[in-house]
Amino acid sequence: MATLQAIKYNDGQLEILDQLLLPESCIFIPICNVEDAWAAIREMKVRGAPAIAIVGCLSLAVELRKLAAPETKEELCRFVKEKLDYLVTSRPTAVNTQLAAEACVKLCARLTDNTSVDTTAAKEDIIKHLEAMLADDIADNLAIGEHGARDITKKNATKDKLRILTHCNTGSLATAGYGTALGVIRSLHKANKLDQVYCTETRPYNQGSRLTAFELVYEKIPATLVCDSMAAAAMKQFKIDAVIVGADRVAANGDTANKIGTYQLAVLAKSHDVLFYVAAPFSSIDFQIPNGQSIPIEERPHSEMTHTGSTRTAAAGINCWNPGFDVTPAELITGGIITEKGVFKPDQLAPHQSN
Ligand SMILES: CSC[C@H]1O[C@H](OP(=O)(O)O)[C@H](O)[C@@H]1O
Repeated sequence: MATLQAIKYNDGQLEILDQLLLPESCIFIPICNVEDAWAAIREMKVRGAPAIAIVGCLSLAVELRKLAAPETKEELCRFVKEKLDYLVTSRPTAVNTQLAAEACVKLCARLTDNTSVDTTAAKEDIIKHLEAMLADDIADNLAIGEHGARDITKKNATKDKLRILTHCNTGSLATAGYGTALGVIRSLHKANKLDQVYCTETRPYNQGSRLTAFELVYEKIPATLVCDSMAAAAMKQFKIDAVIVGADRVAANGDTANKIGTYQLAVLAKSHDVLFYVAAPFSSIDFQIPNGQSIPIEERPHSEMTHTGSTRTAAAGINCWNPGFDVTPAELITGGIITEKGVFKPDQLAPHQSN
């Protein structure tokens, strides 16, 4: 069965599935430029670290396709860098957009230095580079799924089928297709090694109840929705074999920023002797920061906590704290960090980074 598609890109036309309307309505909206992308990402019409980077880069490709080639490559590269710097501000915790922007700026520098490439050819090369994000993510996700399923199966060799708990949404609605943590779950299901997925609601945006549950029901993967507050009881009651979550930014030492509530799941997993995995493309690892203390944590609007849609559900006037993410220390990531390059201990990432 085909997985759901959050991003549609055909010949310079970009559309995204408006995730604020799920699960009731499946409505695609056009993204015509970088400003549209910034707003859609900020409002979380599209979310998920890889999907954010892909939509941001594709929105720039859409603009460049319509842009008359500037007089010089310097002007072109200034335009590209300004747009990428703006995109990075839409959601500061996820590193994928920042790293994609840095790679594109490096390409611009190479093209500028290459005297045999004129401005028009340089613009075409940059568009191709930005559009490649989609295919790269799809390939990475499939490898993450396979590596993760193999490792979890090996570490639970006595079990016929496995019970997995996951948090937030890390599937087709957070990536270009197969998913990261949910991709591992898809691979376990395909290998007939999955007994049940327990997905947490993931307050306050409810990525779990609105998005992950939607994907799992759509693909008929056996799943049970639990409230965030039920996680400890679920680990005890259902004898969960592993917790698998995604990542928005992994620091060089393996500390991982992910959706708020991840840290407490890692603490609970430790106390219940349950393996805890992070699944993410290697591009989510930020070797420029030494540990999790340096990861910027995005604060989200209080209305996401006090309202459900337009209906107020919390007392007017109450103060709120609404961090979008928390940081799980590397020592609690006991299963390992699952990437397209393999599964690594959190403190074993550096030797595998690309040159
Ligand atoms: C495929 S990783 C997705 C990652 O992004 C989510 O955050 P948000 O829904 O706010 O974009 C969550 O942290 C997931 O693990």
